[in-house]
Amino acid sequence: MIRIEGLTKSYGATQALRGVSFEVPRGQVVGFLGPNGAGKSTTMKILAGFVTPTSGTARINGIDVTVDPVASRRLIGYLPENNPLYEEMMVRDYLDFIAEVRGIPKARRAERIRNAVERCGLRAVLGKDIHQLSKGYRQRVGLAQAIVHDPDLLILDEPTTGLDPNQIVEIRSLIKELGKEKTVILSTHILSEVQSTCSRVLIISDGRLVADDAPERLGEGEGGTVTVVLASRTGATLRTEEVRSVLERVPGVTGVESAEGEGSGTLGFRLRYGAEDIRRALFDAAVRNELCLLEVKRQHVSLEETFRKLTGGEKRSGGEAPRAPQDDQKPPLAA
Ligand SMILES: Nc1ncnc2c1ncn2[C@@H]1O[C@H](COP(=O)(O)OP(=O)(O)OP(=O)(O)O)[C@@H](O)[C@H]1O
Repeated sequence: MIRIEGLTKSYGATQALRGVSFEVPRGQVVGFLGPNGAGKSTTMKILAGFVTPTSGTARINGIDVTVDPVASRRLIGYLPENNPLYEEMMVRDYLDFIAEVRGIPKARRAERIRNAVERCGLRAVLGKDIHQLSKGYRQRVGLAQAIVHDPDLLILDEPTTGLDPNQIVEIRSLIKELGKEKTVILSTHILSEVQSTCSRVLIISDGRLVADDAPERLGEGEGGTVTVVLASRTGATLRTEEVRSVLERVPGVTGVESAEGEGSGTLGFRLRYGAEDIRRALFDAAVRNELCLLEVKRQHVSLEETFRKLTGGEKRSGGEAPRAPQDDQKPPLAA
């Protein structure tokens, strides 16, 4: 569905993209993750035909977005960052206007709008002006305008930013529903959003792609921690330093620190490990040393830790070039 090859984009002296390549097959819901200024919006704007790349290509269903933007835009529904809408219009009129601009024949317009309204839960606010709507409903309107022409691909730039927790849950479940039928690429800063919504995550940092995997597989092989609670098998009193030294010698353990036990006669430790699973070796060591493992809890490196490692924390604040006035903050079809 999407094929991006060697994409670069410079805004004057600022290099927003430094050679990004990836493919997205039909039907995937892909999360585009990255710190501020990493290049997420730029990639999405290029796909949506709002920004021209400096070099490289972006194809949607084989159509080069710079060669035939009219044809590629037909395949795309785009919800830009900040969801710009025509505030003074009534929801009904706005969707009608978008459907007309999108070239939906008059005979099919009412049915397409009805479909978008139903899917996005907008029936109750059709007669309201957009400026009267809550942020959650505005986001629904943004999604409705993105799907009104029934595109194959949805490009959603930070669709849940600024919403309250209830609205976030609603919009996420709406995106999940839409993802059953459509290919979706969404950008976000929220790691849990990717885990709950996406089957694949792309991490971009400083204009380069630094990870591409299933959310649950990111960080696999990077180790993590095993928390244990131990007791003596013989009833002998456990000495913290002796047990610590047993644990430190378990093959694969890279660090040991004390943790909570479970009351008298028990000791708790948190063991760090690298690539290999230490649980079997841990069990053997416990048996050899007459220790009883009351609890063993393993935790992989979290997506958050992986993200921070791959992106080097937040992009240097103040290091970004000031943005030129954005020409894309108008409603998507007005540019
Ligand atoms: N119109 C523009 N003019 C000049 N520089 C720009 C413009 N748009 C983006 N940039 C710069 O390009 C880089 C990438 O920006 P982009 O908006 O693509 O990042 P992002 O990952 O979407 O960030 P955010 O999460 O903050 O939206 C940043 O350094 C940004 O300041």
